[in-house]
Amino acid sequence: MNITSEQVLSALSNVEDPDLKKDLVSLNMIKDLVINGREINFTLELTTPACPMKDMLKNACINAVKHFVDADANINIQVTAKVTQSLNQSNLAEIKNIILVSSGKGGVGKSTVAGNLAVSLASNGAKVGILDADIYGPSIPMMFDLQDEKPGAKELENGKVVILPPEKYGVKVLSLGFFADPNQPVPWRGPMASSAIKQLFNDADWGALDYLIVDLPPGTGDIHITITQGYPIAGAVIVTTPQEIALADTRKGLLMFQMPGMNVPILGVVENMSYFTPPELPENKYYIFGKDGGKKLAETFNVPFLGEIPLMETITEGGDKGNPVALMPDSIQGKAFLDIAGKVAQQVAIRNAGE
Ligand SMILES: Nc1ncnc2c1ncn2[C@@H]1O[C@H](COP(=O)(O)OP(=O)(O)OP(=O)(O)O)[C@@H](O)[C@H]1O
Repeated sequence: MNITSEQVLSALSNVEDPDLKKDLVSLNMIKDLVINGREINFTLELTTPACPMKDMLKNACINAVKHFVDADANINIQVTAKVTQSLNQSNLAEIKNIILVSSGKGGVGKSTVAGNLAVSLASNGAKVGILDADIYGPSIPMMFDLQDEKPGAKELENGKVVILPPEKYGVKVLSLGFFADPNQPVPWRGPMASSAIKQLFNDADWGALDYLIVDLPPGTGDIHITITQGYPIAGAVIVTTPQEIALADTRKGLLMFQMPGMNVPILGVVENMSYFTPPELPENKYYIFGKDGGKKLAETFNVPFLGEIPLMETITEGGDKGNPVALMPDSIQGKAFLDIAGKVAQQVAIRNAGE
């Protein structure tokens, strides 16, 4: 008996995406179904290339077809992704999702998380940009080994001149740091900083991006207002360290995003420097700053906890030398960032499906 498309699709309609709470057929994730005798080929189109459930969903499809259609079928599934889009406005129509990385306090590792998040998403195949909006200490150029970079510009056919973001590790990078002398402090006044940031958003040739990661300055200030009120934000990732003093400021940051005028969805909390782990004894974890502070905070605010990042010398070195640890996916530290990137992409997809 010939296997039909209807049979295969009916079998696959038993597989549910646990995040989106609908079956893969209704979600239109099954594409290009071709059947040759007992060979079944199709594409599974996910909502993000960083989907942490990629393998689980692929296996569930195979099991469903074998169970409901033919136990001996030869099933080939190609997994691709089409990143879904949060609400958008026309001048940034090519940017699907703007993700803010924020912290209540300085020095907790916000830029480290932003940079590694960008690299992790890009290494999964997503189109990614990073905009360093930290007026107090733009550290993204150093993290990407682009300190000496001076972005070029080009004139479009309509006469508009656009900034060309340099690309490194698959990520398009722009920073206020590119436009200031690194040896001179820049006393940005509120309006000046806001207009500089708007230029980096509006007058840059970002091209088509799945995710634009924005590294915000610490705290709550003008830049936060400029960005959250001027652009459609998919959500914010909140970075904290486990100490009570950092958590107290993180609470304020969270509350700011939840204020009615802002109303930025919280994608979740990342706890950085959660524990010290010596590279030679990676199974030993020393919770020197206290344990589970970030997790408890996420519970209190009823937002996702996205994961812990250990305190490791290699992370400091990676930042200083322009070699983000996310480039080493098999290391403990690289894996920590890749897992978090998967969870962030997952939260964005869930929110986009709910809009
Ligand atoms: N998990 C970690 N392990 C070791 N070092 C880390 C870790 N996270 C961050 N660092 C280091 O701590 C320093 C501060 O990190 P980072 O610049 O990311 O913080 P920040 O919150 O963005 O700071 P700022 O408020 O100045 O923008 C950097 O030298 C960075 O390499």
